[in-house]
Amino acid sequence: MRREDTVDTGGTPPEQPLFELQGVTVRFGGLTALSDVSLTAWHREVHGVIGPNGAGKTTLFNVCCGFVRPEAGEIHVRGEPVPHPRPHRLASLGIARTLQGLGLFRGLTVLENVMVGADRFRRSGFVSALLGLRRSVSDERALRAKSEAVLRDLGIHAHATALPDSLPYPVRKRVALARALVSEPELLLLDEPASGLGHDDMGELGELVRALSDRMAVVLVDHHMDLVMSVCDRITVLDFGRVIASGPPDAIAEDPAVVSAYLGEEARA
Ligand SMILES: Nc1ncnc2c1ncn2[C@@H]1O[C@H](COP(=O)(O)OP(=O)(O)OP(=O)(O)O)[C@@H](O)[C@H]1O
Repeated sequence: MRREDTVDTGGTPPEQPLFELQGVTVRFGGLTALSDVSLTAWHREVHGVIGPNGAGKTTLFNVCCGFVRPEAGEIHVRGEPVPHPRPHRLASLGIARTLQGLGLFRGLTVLENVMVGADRFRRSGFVSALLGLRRSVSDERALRAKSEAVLRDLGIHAHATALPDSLPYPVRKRVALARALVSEPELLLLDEPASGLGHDDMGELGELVRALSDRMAVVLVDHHMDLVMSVCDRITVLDFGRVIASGPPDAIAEDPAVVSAYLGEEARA
């Protein structure tokens, strides 16, 4: 949904972005990977981040997830400053992410992998789980039911008892997405969601992301222009660590700085 026709914001006032990076700068030694980069993610919006190789996309994603700590800049979630988001605290901020590497546990079934993502709903502690106390058992049942529902939503419930390595890559990608969605995030961060997918799977992914944006904000970093252009409401374009354009897909496609950055990339290639 585009900003101008936002009506139902699900509780977050429309004046306030769900997630905001302001003036973020990241340096690796002498190399400036991000320079004064800002980005906002609004409820029910798909925001794409694109840019030529080495532009800083992964670094930006890693700042959002708390894997990389910026040297300067601010991060706000629902208007509140979050000076140092930590990867393991994302769920409690209402943020979930999928990574390029998927990060599935090979020794756990699909369902168990997804249940790991639902852990924030667990009310009982480690000791009661160890002793098999009643609260822990009911927690387990609820997490299982929630995880099964997400697998059903994503059309992969038939694989619930399979080990990830036995499944085709596109299904494994869905498992990773299910694990992120089961925490019921308000903001979903997707790193290269289309990588390794064929044309049909990519089309389905696009439809899925659009559908998800009915109930959350999505920030996606991806190389695939077709996907980004067709799915995103707004796009931020990075080049050499700087934002060179930000706006709706139509404007981005015609932006001279963007065209020249990508032409430059072809020339470099
Ligand atoms: N941990 C690191 N240490 C040193 N330099 C790094 C590190 N991570 C990234 N860089 C450098 O920062 C710049 C931005 O890298 P980044 O991976 O964020 O770009 P990208 O847009 O994701 O590139 P690609 O599309 O090729 O994945 C690059 O010059 C890269 O070499």
